[in-house]
Amino acid sequence: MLAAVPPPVTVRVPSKINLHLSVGDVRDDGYHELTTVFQALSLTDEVTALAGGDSGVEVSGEGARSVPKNEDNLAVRAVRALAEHVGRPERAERVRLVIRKGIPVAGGMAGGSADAAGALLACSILWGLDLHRDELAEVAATLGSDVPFALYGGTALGTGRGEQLVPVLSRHTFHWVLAFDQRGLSTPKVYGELDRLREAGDPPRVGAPEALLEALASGDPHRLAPLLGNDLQAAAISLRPGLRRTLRAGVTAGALAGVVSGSGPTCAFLCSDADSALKVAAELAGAGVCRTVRVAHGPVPGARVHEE
Ligand SMILES: C[C@@](CO)(OP(=O)(O)O)[C@H](O)COP(=O)(O)OP(=O)(O)OC[C@H]1O[C@@H](n2ccc(N)nc2=O)[C@H](O)[C@@H]1O
Ligand SMILES: Nc1ncnc2c1ncn2[C@@H]1O[C@H](COP(=O)(O)OP(=O)(O)O)[C@@H](O)[C@H]1O
Repeated sequence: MLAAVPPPVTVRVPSKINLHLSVGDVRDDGYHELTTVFQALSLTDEVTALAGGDSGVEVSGEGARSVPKNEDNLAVRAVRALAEHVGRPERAERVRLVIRKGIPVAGGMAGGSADAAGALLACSILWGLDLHRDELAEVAATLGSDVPFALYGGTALGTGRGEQLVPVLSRHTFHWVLAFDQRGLSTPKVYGELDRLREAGDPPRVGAPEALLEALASGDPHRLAPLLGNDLQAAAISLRPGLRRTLRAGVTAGALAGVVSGSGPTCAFLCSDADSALKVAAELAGAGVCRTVRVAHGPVPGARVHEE
């Protein structure tokens, strides 16, 4: 008798922004030591895992054309890594992934990492593995520094290369406007540019995150706004000088503050409330400084099953 094919599993996964990103020294393995505060946002991707047919990946939505459709796709690598982790590598050959992207590609919002986290959770359910999230996070960390956070979501302090996470108390919901740029930026290039800037001079550093953590606990966006900071921002601006104008335009439009998200080029603007975010988004969209504008809120949970 043939085994029944399990029904497809769809997982929704959040994007992230870095409210605080302090970049330390380069380690022996080539990664930089980080202290970062991640927040998961309501801008999401969806990953569906289907069994019983041909393997492969289909991608639609935001930036789909520049997402690899082969083994370079981080979600495809995640399927293989999980199959190997449970000692059943052949299982990866019978999974098809369908990815619907809302997160900009190479935008500093960890879209590829989100898809990898989504594929891990979806396959864990599809294969009836019932793995604890912490075990999935171990596999996630082998795929990329930002993948574990996409599994947990919320607000978290990340150390090491960003994969060691501790949840952070964040009261209330914060409202954000996101400005997508015309093209993405390569994460290794942005870290490389920061190394170059630091060799040539002494770009400002954001320091320790304690005050920001207190502001998050207070839930007051006015307290949080002046504390947003990102050591990679100078490097992203050096590679993409137009971001300076985008950051100014968001504040002129009424945002409390703006910051480049991670390695950029997406800029995240903190607003005082949901109405203000809509107004800022409308004005920013008309300012001609970016490709697309979105509103989002956070924190939201990490990867979770999406029932149709
Ligand atoms: C900058 C951040 C901030 O959250 O995210 P993005 O803005 O790209 O989404 C992360 O550090 C990116 O994490 P992720 O995109 O998972 O990076 P990985 O695949 O692990 O590494 C890609 C490359 O980035 C550089 N890298 C990454 C993390 C780190 N702590 N130090 C590094 O130097 C290395 O050159 C590495 O080869
Ligand atoms: N599922 C995926 N979605 C998006 N990009 C992916 C994916 N898999 C691999 N990539 C590659 O990863 C690179 C970084 O993409 P992404 O994770 O969206 O950005 P960032 O690292 O800036 O947050 C892309 O340029 C793309 O080539």
